[in-house]
Order: sequence, then C-alpha cells, then structure tokens
Amino acid sequence: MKIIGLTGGIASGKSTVSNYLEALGFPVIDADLIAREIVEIGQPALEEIALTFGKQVLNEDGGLNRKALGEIVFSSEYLLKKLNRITHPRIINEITNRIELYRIKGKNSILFLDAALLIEMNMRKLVDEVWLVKVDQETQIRRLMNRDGFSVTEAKKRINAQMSMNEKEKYADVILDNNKGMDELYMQIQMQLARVTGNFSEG
Ligand SMILES: CC(C)(COP(=O)(O)OP(=O)(O)OC[C@H]1O[C@@H](n2cnc3c(N)ncnc32)[C@H](O)[C@@H]1O)[C@@H](O)C(=O)NCCC(=O)NCCS
Ligand SMILES: Nc1ncnc2c1ncn2[C@@H]1O[C@H](COP(=O)(O)OP(=O)(O)OP(=O)(O)O)[C@@H](O)[C@H]1O
Repeated sequence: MKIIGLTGGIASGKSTVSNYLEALGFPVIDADLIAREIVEIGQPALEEIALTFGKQVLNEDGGLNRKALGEIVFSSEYLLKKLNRITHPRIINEITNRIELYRIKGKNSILFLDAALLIEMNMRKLVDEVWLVKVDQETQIRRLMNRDGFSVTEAKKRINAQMSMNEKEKYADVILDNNKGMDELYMQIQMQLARVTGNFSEG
C-alpha cells in the first residue's frame, strides 16, 4: 500500500482534489471530518473544550458552536495551542487507526490522507509522499471569503494560523498549482496518478 498525504493551506483546494480522487475510486481519509467526529456530543474532547473555553462555545443542545470557538482560537495563538493540545492527539490517534485498518485489509492500493495540518501536526512520517495544493495568497483569500463568508481580516487570521505556503513547499514531493481552473487542476492530478499507479490498483 502507498499512502499519499494531501496538504495545503486553508481553502487551497484540498477537498476539491480529494473529491476528484474519491470519484475516481481512491480511498481518502479526511482529517477535517475526523476533527469533527472527535468533538461530537458525548466525546471526552468536547467536555475538555467546554471546561477550557467555557459554555460560550456550546450551542443550546450541548453541541460545539464552531463559529464561536473559531472566533476565539483564530484570534489568539495561545488559545489555538490550547485547543490543539486537546484535539490533535485524538485526531492523530484516529488517523493512525484508520491507516492500520487499511493495512490489515491488505489491499495493494493507494490511500490518500487529506490534512491541512499534515506538516504542523508532524504526520509527514505517516505518509510515503506529500502532494501540496498551492494557491497565491490573493486567490486563497478570495476563495475563502466566497466559500465561508469571511471578511478579509477573518480570512487572513485563519491563513496566518498555519505554516506559510513557502515553508510547506519544503516538505512537498509534488506541487499541484490550483491558481487556474478545475480542469487544469484535474490534469495535474491525472499526471501524478499515471506516475504512481504503476503497480497499484484503485480503491
Ligand atoms: C476551531 C474550529 C471549531 C472552527 O471550525 P470551522 O467549522 O470554522 O472550521 P473547519 O473545522 O471546517 O476548518 C476549516 C479549516 O480551518 C483550518 N484549521 C482548522 N483547525 C485549525 C488549527 N487548529 N490550526 C490551523 N488551522 C486550522 C484548516 O485549514 C481547516 O481545513 C475547528 O477548526 C476545530 O475544531 N479545529 C481544531 C481541530 C483541527 O486542528 N483541525 C484540523 C485537522 S487537520
Ligand atoms: N481551481 C479552482 N477554481 C475555482 N474555484 C476553486 C478551485 N479550486 C477550489 N475552488 C473553490 O475554492 C474553495 C476552497 O476549496 P476547497 O474547499 O477544496 O479547499 P480546502 O483546501 O479543502 O479548504 P479547507 O482547508 O478549509 O478544508 C471552494 O469553494 C472550492 O469550490
């Protein structure tokens, strides 16, 4: 089995790439999805978050108020680190378990791991190669504002909470340039798949 890490800054286009890969039949582990599962109602991480940040980060039903918590942690490096200390070990643990499950299935296939914080969370060692989805900051801000309805200030705060694209490039084996249209992006993915699929089957 070959594991490929898919990373890139917020709104760089990782989900766009992983949706395309899934449509082609490749399995994808989505770190954002796991990050949501570990803070569902009843999960210990949610209790820790409520104890640390107060009731203001909970909705009336007791679920996580993502907007409220996002506003708090993306305005303070200190508080973001506090949140990361609660969530990151659990996310890494779940990702490691899922990779192990794929290994046990013993499929001679390619598995993708979509994780914005692959490098920051020290998960480079879990994958065989890294694909970085790259966009200019101007495009990134525009797409982030369009997708999430953020102001420029909010968009910049989130971008600044992550390692810079230039720094991430140092860890990348492959760079997917996502400044142009989807077709250009898909063509680059096809080229990389042609390189890596030699001995591997899909799915
Ligand atoms: C703070 C939270 C509640 C805000 O939720 P919201 O729905 O607004 O954002 P969402 O979870 O969809 O994340 C969107 C993007 O923000 C960026 N992001 C998320 N968490 C972080 C973080 N801790 N540090 C830097 N960037 C982050 C990523 O690029 C991610 O793809 C949420 O992001 C969260 O719980 N973060 C901590 C878990 C985490 O580190 N997730 C990333 C796993 S790779
Ligand atoms: N080549 C493209 N042309 C136009 N729009 C694009 C392109 N690629 C992605 N987008 C749009 O940009 C936004 C961000 O893309 P996407 O959600 O795939 O990013 P992401 O890296 O997964 O973000 P996050 O880190 O927040 O999970 C989305 O609205 C998506 O539809």
